[in-house]
Amino acid sequence: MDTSSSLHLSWSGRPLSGSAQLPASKSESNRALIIQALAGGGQLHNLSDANDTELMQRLLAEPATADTLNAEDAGTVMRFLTAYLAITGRQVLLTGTARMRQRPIGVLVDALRQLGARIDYTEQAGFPPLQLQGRTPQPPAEEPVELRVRGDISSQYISALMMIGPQLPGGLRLRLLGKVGSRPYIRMTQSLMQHFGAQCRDLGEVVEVRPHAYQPADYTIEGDWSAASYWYAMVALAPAGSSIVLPGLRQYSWQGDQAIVGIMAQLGVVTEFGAEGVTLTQQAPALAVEQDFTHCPDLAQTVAVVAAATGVPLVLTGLESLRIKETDRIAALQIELAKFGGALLDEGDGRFRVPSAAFQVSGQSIDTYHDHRMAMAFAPLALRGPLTILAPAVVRKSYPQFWRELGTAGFTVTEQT
Ligand SMILES: O=C(O)C1=C[C@@H](OP(=O)(O)O)[C@@H](O)[C@H](O)C1
Ligand SMILES: C=C(OP(=O)(O)O)C(=O)O
Repeated sequence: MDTSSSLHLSWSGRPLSGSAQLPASKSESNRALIIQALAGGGQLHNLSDANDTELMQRLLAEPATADTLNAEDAGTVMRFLTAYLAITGRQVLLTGTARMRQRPIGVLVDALRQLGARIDYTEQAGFPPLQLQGRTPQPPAEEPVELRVRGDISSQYISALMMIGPQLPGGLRLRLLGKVGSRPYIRMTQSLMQHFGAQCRDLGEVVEVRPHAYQPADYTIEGDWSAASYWYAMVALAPAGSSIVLPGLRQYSWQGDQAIVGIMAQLGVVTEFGAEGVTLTQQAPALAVEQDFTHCPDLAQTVAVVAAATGVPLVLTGLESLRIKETDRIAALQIELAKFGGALLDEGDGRFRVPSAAFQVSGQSIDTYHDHRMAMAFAPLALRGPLTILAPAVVRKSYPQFWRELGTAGFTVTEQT
């Protein structure tokens, strides 16, 4: 699909039913690929077909002589590869899209420099591109190096450092400073590292990694809970009597975005776990909802759109990291919600509010801002009226089959060039 095209979406008015295929988790996939490369083997099953994951695979397979690697718009690829390339002593320029060159990476580079890596900024200090100078970190062997790392910008720096910890002669101790966001992603890193034989403890303010080598292991990636959130939104917005089955999700997940189960229970969706995955059905929503997104930032757009469309007043906190993701997601939400009569109001002190307001879906065009989650969070509104999504190919970052799955579920999906 051409990035310049648009998609017209509409719905017949009957209840939603059947099942939908999810991609595999890109967060699990991209960690497993880095760890597999460091472990020197093991089989990974059900890897994501997301561009972020295919990109990670391609870049890891590049010959050591490659002089430039392009992480495109993939945060995990940029951050995890920076640490991986530093520990493996590669001399290479690591770059990304224009937006990636605005997403900060100074916290990670400072930490790697303290370990002895030589990394230079080629444009703006603190941001990609990075020139890695091929000097392997060589901290003293006797004891773990202790690094102080801010946790309030991105947890991806912490995950990146954790994953190279077993390769350091004395291991690594990370002292996390400030408010630590996206904590479940740190725990996911720990769980995957342990699965591959590493010794790693998350003690809250401190994360310890022992210098104990990874062992090759097999791992089957779970379905992606962030991607599941869009199907939750569809069930919340669909006509009465709707349901959907999502195979490939586990009841005991390593993904923090499983928080969507509890959040959507308040916005009218019941989750039932079975052997094959989950079944989503409808129930009456709560009168008002308050939700902290500090640890599940990728769910904020989905939930804001559902609240606006269903008229359930929503208070959102913990949105700090949204401004430095694929786009400024707060600004993008404000502009797009306004097209329907909705709003995301900044109340100060980190509180935002989606008020209950008249909300009408009647042929609006949604700008997607190079952000897959803008496209997927607004698409479910097509259940309430016709809608056009601009530059729909953005979904390839995490859920390339999203539009095909909407078609299978019964949406009329018409490409316009
Ligand atoms: O580690 C990961 O796989 C991710 C961590 C989160 O980022 P932050 O830690 O920057 O919030 C999340 O938003 C991103 O989609 C994936
Ligand atoms: C923020 C995201 O990804 P990343 O930071 O890995 O680019 C996302 O997928 O919503």
